[in-house]
Amino acid sequence: MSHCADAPERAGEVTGVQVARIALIGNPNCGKTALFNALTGSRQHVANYPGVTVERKAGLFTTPEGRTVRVLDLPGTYSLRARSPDEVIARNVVLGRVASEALPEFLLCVADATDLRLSLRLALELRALGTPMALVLNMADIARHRGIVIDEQKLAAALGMPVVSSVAVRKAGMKGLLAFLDEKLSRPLPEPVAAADWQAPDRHGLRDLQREADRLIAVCVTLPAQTYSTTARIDKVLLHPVAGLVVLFAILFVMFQAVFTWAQAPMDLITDLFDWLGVLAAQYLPHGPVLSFIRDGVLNGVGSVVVFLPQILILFFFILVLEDFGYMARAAFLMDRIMGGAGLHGRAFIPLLSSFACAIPGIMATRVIDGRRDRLATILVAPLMTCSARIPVYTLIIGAFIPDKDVFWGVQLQGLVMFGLYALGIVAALGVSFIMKRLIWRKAQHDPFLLQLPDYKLPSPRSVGIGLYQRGKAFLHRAGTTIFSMMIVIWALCSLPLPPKDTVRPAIDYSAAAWIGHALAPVFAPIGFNWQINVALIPGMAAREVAVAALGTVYSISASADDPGHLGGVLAAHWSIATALALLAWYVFSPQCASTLATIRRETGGWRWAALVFVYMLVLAYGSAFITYQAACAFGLG
Ligand SMILES: Nc1nc2c(ncn2[C@@H]2O[C@H](COP(=O)(O)OP(=O)(O)OP(=O)(O)O)[C@@H](O)[C@H]2O)c(=O)[nH]1
Ligand SMILES: [Mg+2]
Repeated sequence: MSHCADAPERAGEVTGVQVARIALIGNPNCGKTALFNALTGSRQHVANYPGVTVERKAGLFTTPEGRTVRVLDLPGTYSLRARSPDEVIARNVVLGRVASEALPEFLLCVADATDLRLSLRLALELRALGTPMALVLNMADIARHRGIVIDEQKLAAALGMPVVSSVAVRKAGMKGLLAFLDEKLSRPLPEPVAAADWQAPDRHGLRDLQREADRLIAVCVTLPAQTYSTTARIDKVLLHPVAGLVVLFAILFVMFQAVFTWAQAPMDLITDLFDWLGVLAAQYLPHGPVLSFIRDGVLNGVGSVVVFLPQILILFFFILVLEDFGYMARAAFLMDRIMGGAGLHGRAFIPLLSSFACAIPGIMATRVIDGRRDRLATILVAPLMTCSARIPVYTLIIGAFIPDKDVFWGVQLQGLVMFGLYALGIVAALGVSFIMKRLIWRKAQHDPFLLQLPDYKLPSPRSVGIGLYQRGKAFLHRAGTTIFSMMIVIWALCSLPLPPKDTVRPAIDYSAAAWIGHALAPVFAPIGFNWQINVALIPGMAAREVAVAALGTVYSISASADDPGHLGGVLAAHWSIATALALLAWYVFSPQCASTLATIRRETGGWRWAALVFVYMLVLAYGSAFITYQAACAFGLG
């Protein structure tokens, strides 16, 4: 089987080859994306909780017998009676209601073999559409392990469609499915006809379908005598109202300690690498603007961001393992009461959790929330979650200003401060949503929070590996594109116009950057920012971590002979603690990410909510930096 990820969006673009169009549809968390990845070789995000995929993804693959297939991965849904925006996407695709997407010729209805009730009901709903389809019993490995026996032939006869089993997370588990597809595609599929008069089943219709599904299960499935209870045993502890919360906070705490302690050695290695490249550049390039551009602009700017790669990978290692284990849905359950008190829906937890990576996937993940108000409330606070772009800013300042010492029992102060900054973001999100709810949606009612808790699974090293690879790639990609191009601008602003020949002052004092930084001084002086920080804030609008790169370049160009070599050391020598703390407070809240605002605009259908987010975050950022700076000065830290 050969494959191709990120395939062209439309089948017609594969010229001269007959392409079959199939779609994967099924309940949330049954392994559709894992199957999609196995077929196409893509690396889409897979995790053990419902609602991971919220948009359709297309991929191409070639079957063992050489047929080209275009496959769609769809968001999970329990029924075609779609409620939330992600379910609407899945429904519209199979009904042929998406303008840019041809109707699939064949549907693979993916089911979790360990829990067929709702899957079979969906299969019965889909069958009524008339599109040729098959039922895939995925997670066959777990079903076998638990002693669940499904009579596939009987089920196929009763359903009137082929039934195949698969283990999507193992290549070998895909053989049967691929052979089936080859056999199916050996004859041309009839051109599908959209069910124009399709009507969503009402509650009674669904109940009848459920009754039929339950009947099929009674006839075709043999369940083991005693129920499998590892999940229940673990949940006794992890879902306990007190013990569960203690475990949750302990996990988060260990995570942030690890971010600092484990990352040190690889970070030193990356710093050494960039230093070495700088020395190399100085050896081979003549002194002048080219060397300054390479060393001060590119190596110092980009290098000061790339060095945070190990910390980002460590943080996501924890998150990905917990996700794949099945813990995150439990965390959502534990947090539901706290979040409900603040006016957030329980379903907001996973989108907010995704926002720790980046607010953009987080905001997109709110598509799993069906009420528009609940969804908007989550979108409004998602940018307050500490995204990975803040990590470079936080760790740079913490590393430079917070002493590296143990507070008690091996708990390290720097990790504690980092934990505090994350907690501050969360508390702020709860507070903002609490206030918004009082101001904007006074009468809003919550639907009850229903989330199917998945069974625990051993995390798959492949899924975790894919997740880490994607995160690392995205981070380095930004360093190589956004940050790199911003660095060219910053370097030019810091180097031009050229200083007069006989000056004794640093060249940067004559530059456009200094002029801009000084012009902004009246605005930012009350919060303790110097002109160098003011300069860094502007390109930081593109992406937060650019600010770190910009500081790297500004201070590298203005470096005097007695400055310590690394950015952290330079900052410690030039800033007061009050300034450093104010900048941390600023970054917890600042709306400095143009792409997040653009995503909010897209997902809410207008600039209104994006503007609200920008304004409230700016007010919070300025206000908290002001209070922090003034308070720190009052304590003599200015
Ligand atoms: N043991 C086992 N685990 C599987 C199998 N298929 C998927 N998984 C795991 O099941 C979980 C859910 O997989 P996903 O592919 O994200 O499920 P999905 O159907 O795309 O979920 P949504 O996008 O939320 O609808 C992940 O933890 C996978 O690693 C399988 O055949 N066997
Ligand atoms: Mg998925």
